Amino acid sequence: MSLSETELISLRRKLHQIPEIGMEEHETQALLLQVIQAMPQKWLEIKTWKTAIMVHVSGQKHDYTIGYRTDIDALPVTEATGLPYASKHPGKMHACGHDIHMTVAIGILSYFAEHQPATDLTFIFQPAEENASGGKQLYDAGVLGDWLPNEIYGLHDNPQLPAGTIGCRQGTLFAGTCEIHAHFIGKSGHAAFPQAANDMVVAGAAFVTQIQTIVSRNVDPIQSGVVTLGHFAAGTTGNVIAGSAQIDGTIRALTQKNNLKIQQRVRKIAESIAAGFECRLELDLHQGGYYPVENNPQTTASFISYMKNTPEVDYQTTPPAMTGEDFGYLLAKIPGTMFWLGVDSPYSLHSEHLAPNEQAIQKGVSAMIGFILQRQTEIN
Ligand SMILES: CC(=O)N[C@@H](CCC[C@H](N)C(=O)O)C(=O)O
Repeated sequence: MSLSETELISLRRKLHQIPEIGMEEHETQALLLQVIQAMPQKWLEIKTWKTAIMVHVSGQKHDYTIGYRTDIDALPVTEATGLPYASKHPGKMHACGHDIHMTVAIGILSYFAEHQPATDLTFIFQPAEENASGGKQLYDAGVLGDWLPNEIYGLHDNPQLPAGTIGCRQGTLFAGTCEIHAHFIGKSGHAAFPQAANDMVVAGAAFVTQIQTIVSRNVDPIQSGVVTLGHFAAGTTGNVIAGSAQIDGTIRALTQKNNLKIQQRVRKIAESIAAGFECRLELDLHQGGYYPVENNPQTTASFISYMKNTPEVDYQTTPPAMTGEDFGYLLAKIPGTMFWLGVDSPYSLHSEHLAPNEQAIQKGVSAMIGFILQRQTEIN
C-alpha cells in the first residue's frame, strides 16, 4: 500500500530526530533504505553512493525518465522548538526542512511502487545540499548511469506560504551563491606598540566596509545581489594586536553573470586591502554546485499549468528568492523545475524554532503524483 498521511508524518518525525550534517547522513540513509525496501519491489531497483540513495522505478515504457530529487542533510543548529520529537543529535537540526522534503519524496515513491508509471522514474536522495554540493558530487561521479533523468523536479519548503501551497515561477527561482573565505595574515604584537605589528582587525574592518560598496556601486540596481559576511574572527584579547583575521560570508545573485562579477569585485577588494595593509591574503571563493536555480521554460509551463488548473492544489506564483540550492547545478545539466511547498511557520528557514506544518506533506505528495501522471500523458 502507498504510505498513508499518518505513516508519512510518523516517518517525518523519525527523520526529524536524527539530523546529520552533509556527507555524514548514515542513520538517515539507513532509515530511508529500510522504508524503501519495505515497499513492493516489483518495479524498483535501489543503488547507493556514499550517503545518497537512488531508486529507479521501471515504467511501462523505457524511452523516457522523469527524475525527482530530495536533499537529506541537516544543519549545525541547536533545536529550540520544544517539540516532543525534537532532534536527538545535539547541535544538529533539520532547520531547513529537509525532513519534509525526504518524506514527500518517499510518499511519491510509495505510490509509484504500487502503481507502475507509464515512463521510468528516478528518485534521488542526495546528501550535502547545505555544505558540500552533494548533488554536483553525485552527478559528476556519474553514478546515475542510465538512470539519468530526461527531466527533473524538486521542492523546497517555504515557511511563508500556507501549508501545502505550491509556489513556482518561470525563470530563476533561487539565487546562485558563492562562499567567501578570506584570511588576512599580518603580525601580532603588544597593544602599546602598533608600529611593530601589523593589525589585522583594522585590515579586516576595512575589507568589511569596502565590500559594502559592491552591491551599491557595481551591480545594476534594476537587478540585485547580496554580499553577507556572517563571521569575523580576529585576535584574542584587548591589549594584544591581532595578527590574523578570518572572515567568512556568502555572495548571492540571480544570474551567473552577476555572481561572477561580484566574485571578481570581492577578489579585487581583498587583494587591494592586502596590498594596502602589507599583509598576506588567503582567499577562497567557492561556488561549487550552487548555480542559480533556473527553471526550464517547457517543464515549468507544464508544471504551472497543472498546479493552476487542479482544484485540489493551492498555487501561487512566487518571486525569486536569494536562498541558494545546489539543485541549480542539476538544472544546468538536466531540464526541470524547482518549486516551493508552503509549510506555514512564523520562523524562517535555518531558524532553531522552525516547526513546519506537517499538513503540507500529503498535499505535496498528492500534487506531485498528479503532476507526474499528467506529465507522462504529455510525453507519451
Ligand atoms: C535553501 C538554503 O537555505 N540553502 C543554503 C545553501 C547554502 C549555499 C552555500 N553553502 C553558501 O552559503 O553559499 C543557503 O544558505 O541559501
